[in-house]
Amino acid sequence: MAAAENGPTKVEEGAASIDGPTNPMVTPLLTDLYQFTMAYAYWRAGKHDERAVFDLYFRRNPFGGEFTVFAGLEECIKLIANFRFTEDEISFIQASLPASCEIGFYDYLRQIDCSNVEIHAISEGCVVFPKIPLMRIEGPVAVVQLLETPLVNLINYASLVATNAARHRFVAGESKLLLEFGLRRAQGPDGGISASKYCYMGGFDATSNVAAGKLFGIPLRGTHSHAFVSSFMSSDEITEKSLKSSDGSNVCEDFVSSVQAWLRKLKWSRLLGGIFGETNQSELAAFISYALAFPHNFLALVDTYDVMRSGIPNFCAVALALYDLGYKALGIRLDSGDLAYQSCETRKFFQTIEKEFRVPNFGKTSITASNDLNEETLDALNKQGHEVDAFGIGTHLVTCYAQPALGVVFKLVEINNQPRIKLSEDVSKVSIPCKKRCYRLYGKEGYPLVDIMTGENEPPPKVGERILCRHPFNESKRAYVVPQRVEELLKCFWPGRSGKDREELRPIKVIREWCINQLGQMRPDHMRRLNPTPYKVSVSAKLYDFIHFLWLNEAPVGELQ
Ligand SMILES: Nc1ncnc2c1ncn2[C@@H]1O[C@H](COP(=O)(O)OP(=O)(O)OP(=O)(O)O)[C@@H](O)[C@H]1O
Ligand SMILES: O=P(O)(O)OC[C@H]1O[C@H](OP(=O)(O)OP(=O)(O)O)[C@H](O)[C@@H]1O
Ligand SMILES: O=C(O)c1cccnc1
Ligand SMILES: [Mg+2]
Repeated sequence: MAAAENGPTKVEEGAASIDGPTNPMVTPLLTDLYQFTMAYAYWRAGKHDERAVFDLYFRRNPFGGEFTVFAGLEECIKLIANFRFTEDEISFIQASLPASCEIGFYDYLRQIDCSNVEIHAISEGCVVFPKIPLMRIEGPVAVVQLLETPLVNLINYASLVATNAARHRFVAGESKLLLEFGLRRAQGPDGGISASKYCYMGGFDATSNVAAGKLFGIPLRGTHSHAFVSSFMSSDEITEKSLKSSDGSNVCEDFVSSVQAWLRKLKWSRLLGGIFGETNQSELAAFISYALAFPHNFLALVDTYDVMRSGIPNFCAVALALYDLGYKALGIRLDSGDLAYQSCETRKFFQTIEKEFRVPNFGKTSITASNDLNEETLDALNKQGHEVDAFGIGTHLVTCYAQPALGVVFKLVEINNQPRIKLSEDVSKVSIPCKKRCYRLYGKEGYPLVDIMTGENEPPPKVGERILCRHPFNESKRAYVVPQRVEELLKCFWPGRSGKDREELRPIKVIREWCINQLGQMRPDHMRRLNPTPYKVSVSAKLYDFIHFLWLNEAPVGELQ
């Protein structure tokens, strides 16, 4: 069956009912040319079916932090499950490779799929660390080679932006509502859709992106823009002025007058008198119109003209008129200026109204803030003290302004059961050979202590049994650990022909809850923003010895003359 030519498709065999990737551009052609030239050269050499094992991992946590959220796995499995070339795609590859390439290669491409590929991966939404394979991909070398670029692509941004979201959540605190507002600033439509999906996974509460709401069931939220406010000239524009009470028992025939009456009361009130004089009447008209359209969900963007002298009093007048009819206004949004100061002043204004006019809970009316927010500004607001309940965050969040890529890599670790290593002058770039198993070891206090990689056939670490955990490259760094809990990290998400059970892909809401829960269980010093403690990533003593044996074997001995 053709892969995702017209949006998501289903495979016929092996993976019944796995849809194609969300983005129909994710096809087997979404790869680098060199994957095809290598596939051809493997085929030409008769090597294409040699069994290869690749690890997909990253080398450094992003944003100067010491943790990463793994995301993008479901889209990878959707690609794998539907990985077949169409005739049209094969013709294009044929036209793109040199004419000297033998025709038999295209017959080979015609029949490949991922039924002989096996994928083990860490569960999506897991907190992960450098060097540990996020995915282990095993299969015919030519096929797995073709998968390198799309798999790295699907994991890179997804994990980066999910981590960015988790970091914003960490600074904002659990109690704040976090809204992703980034679609207009995202790197194209796919960037926008992916950002909404993975920011939700990383701990945001909702998105303004309607398509993402439909595709993934993410809660949708939004306010209104300055254009709506400035499009009104005066309340004369409001012709339909009546509003039914919330319980339908009576009708206010002139809601505009009711709002104006409240505005006068506010102006002459003992406690609020002097804060404002004449408010902007076109802004008031906009707020009244919005309230008439959404009496149950009234909120107002209050910074178009002047927050304290116009926006806030106008909002309050409308909210109080709504209150008389049994409605509760949702709140305001601030989108410029000093958000700490303005939110505090606004809160005082709301609380004064609650007291002076005996409106229960008016003091708690929600304050949303937006405008170029990022981790630093959230942190600064916390330090100054603020009264913001919800943050709308766009540009910095979705573009990952602070770090544009995660640096995920895909390295061959074994072929035909022979472990392979990639050496580098830079020790951090030396790959860890062998088909491996990975475990997370938990300590007495319930925190994860260390991740450890072992050879595939080594016995697993056991609860209560001491195990030596070694830094993979630094001889002097090692520690004994007596785990209180052992969790195997790599699970089978695509069994190929192995006959193993396939892990179910979990719904995004479940992944999100699990992710938030795990982030909350990390030892706080790994999570802090300033100088966080690195989480330990280690190898077993046996794997350590083997890495260094292979290293010495492969590295030529220099000769001094
Ligand atoms: N109390 C605060 N402490 C630190 N940073 C803040 C505080 N309040 C707002 N900011 C940030 O300061 C920056 C203000 O940006 P800028 O000067 O461009 O906006 P503005 O002039 O207030 O509004 P605009 O130009 O959009 O009308 C934003 O990034 C905002 O998030
Ligand atoms: O600031 P971000 O984190 O990207 O959040 C989204 C922004 O998008 C909207 O306005 P837009 O930036 O389009 O116009 P404005 O800055 O002139 O209000 C909104 O008012 C936010 O300011
Ligand atoms: O709903 C909002 O307030 C919103 C949506 C997108 C961008 N800025 C604001
Ligand atoms: Mg802006």
